[in-house]
Amino acid sequence: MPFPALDDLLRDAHVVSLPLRDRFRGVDHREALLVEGPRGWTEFSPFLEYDDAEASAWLRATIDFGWGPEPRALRDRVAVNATLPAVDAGDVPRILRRYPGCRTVKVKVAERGQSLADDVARVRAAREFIGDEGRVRIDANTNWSVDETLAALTELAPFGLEYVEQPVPTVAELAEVRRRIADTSLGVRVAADESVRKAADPLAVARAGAADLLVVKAQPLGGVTAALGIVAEAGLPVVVSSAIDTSVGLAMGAFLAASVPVLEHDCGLGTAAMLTADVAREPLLPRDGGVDVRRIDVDVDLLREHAAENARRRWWFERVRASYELLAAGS
Ligand SMILES: O=C(O)CCC(=O)C1=CC=C[C@@H](O)[C@@H]1C(=O)O
Ligand SMILES: [Mg+2]
Repeated sequence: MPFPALDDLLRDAHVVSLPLRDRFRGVDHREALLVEGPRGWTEFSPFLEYDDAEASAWLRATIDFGWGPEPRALRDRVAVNATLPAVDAGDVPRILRRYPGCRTVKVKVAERGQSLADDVARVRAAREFIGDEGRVRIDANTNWSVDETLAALTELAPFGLEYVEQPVPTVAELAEVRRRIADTSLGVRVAADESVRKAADPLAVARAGAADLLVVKAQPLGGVTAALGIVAEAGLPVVVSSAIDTSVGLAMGAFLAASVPVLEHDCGLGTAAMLTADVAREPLLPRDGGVDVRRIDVDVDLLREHAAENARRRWWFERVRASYELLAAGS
């Protein structure tokens, strides 16, 4: 992959701060650095709390999408799921109406400070909205123990779950959850997310037989090319998702979804609907249940309108330098 000079990355880079419509994963706005490479606009937006080593994988993705080879797309449109934050059940229809035509809903559960009753009410409201033919998946973001997972699934499985995403923190606990589910009639599959994207070895969870599916995300896994390598080696069904990116990062995810040989699960690429603003006059919003596979025509006026404060711009530039040095050192 061509490796641009650091100056090429930073010379015309923009940093934006985009408010979210509803608080999600503990944040109410999303910062991202955007830069135009020879292949088009690309994004660098590791979550703020990630260290430089983790962020360097995201920078590899940034460079791959802006400077690297165009992956061979097998499809020009991909189906996406609706993404439901940990909101009150009464708010569910308002939020799901932002995802016209989507037949799958991913429901955030196990939010700190909430109860299983809150999750049951939210999943019930999602199922009522999406209908019996729809698919409902839940994501606990590692917040349950093995016992809490089995207790929660006992209450939630009757609504019909496509899978439970990362209920517990470790690979060993995921394997134990799968074993315990197999001893019951719950019939819920287990998807690994954090055990893939935050692991030193993204394939360890697959090798351990600790998941039925893998969630793969372009930026955290080092880009489309690297993620396709993980998909090829995993030997498991995959779900392509994202990281609350701007439309540019979502487009990176759409190119990944377009290149995955077998795509049987709707993609977590509809989250432009969670943003109150974006960086393109034609953002990658979900329409008719999906998004197009296309490069994003970034509008420089929008970049200026939503520019982050100078102190934040400096913080992101420093983060790029630190991540770049780790990549250049071959780490
Ligand atoms: O998969 C989706 O529906 C959208 C992306 C999404 O849910 C997430 C993005 C980034 C971090 C988390 O908050 C969450 C996830 O864990 O999958
Ligand atoms: Mg997840």
